[in-house]
Amino acid sequence: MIELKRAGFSYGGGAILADVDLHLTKGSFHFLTGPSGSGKSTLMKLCYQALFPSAGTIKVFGKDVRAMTHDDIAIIRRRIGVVHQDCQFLDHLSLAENVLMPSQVSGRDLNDDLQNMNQLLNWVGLTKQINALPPQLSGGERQRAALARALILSPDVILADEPTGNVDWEMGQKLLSLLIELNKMGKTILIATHDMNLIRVAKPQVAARVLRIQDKRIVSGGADL
Ligand SMILES: Nc1ncnc2c1ncn2[C@@H]1O[C@H](COP(=O)(O)OP(=O)(O)OP(=O)(O)O)[C@@H](O)[C@H]1O
Repeated sequence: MIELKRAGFSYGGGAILADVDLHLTKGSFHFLTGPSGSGKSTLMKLCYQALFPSAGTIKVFGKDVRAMTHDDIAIIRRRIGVVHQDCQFLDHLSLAENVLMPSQVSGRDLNDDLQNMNQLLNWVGLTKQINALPPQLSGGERQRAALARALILSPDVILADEPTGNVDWEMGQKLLSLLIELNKMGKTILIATHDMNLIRVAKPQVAARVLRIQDKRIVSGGADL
């Protein structure tokens, strides 16, 4: 689904990532770890074309990102659901409107996605908060809402950047269960996290590979993981 070969990236100064090889095959489940500032979010952004590689190649659904037109990128973004580290809601819009935003941006008929939105909010346990504004939601509710929004277009791949970063252990477990359930439905999942306990809990439940960014490159997780 997403393949990086010897990919490198720099924001203009020194390299943040170099010679990164990563292959997210269909239905796979990966955790991405590494110290703060090691480049996890940057790597995620390369996977959904918010950034483009400075070196090497990245193919998404078989197409080289450098050969993509704006239309190609728009189509690809519909197939990749992103749970951003800071959720990125529009605070003046209701939860329902925020969850429907990807649908609106991609020019779909909102009526087609209303039922989907209701089902997703039910699935993440936020039906009662449907008319709430994002600042009225708790940290855990916001993270679950961000997951619902990432799923509104029924993507094939879900990229979640610290999806349990601002929630307590119990809510982290709930979010993890939702992501495992999605993987069992065939979705390809990549989760960036600092939380080694989350990975330890996930490992018996799902065939997850643990990757770590170290010295700008991807290496496999530690032997204890
Ligand atoms: N827009 C930007 N412009 C310049 N440098 C940036 C930009 N975004 C990130 N960086 C730098 O790139 C490096 C990697 O950042 P990134 O956010 O990818 O790390 P991370 O592993 O996700 O960190 P964290 O775990 O703290 O979220 C950091 O040194 C950061 O300061």
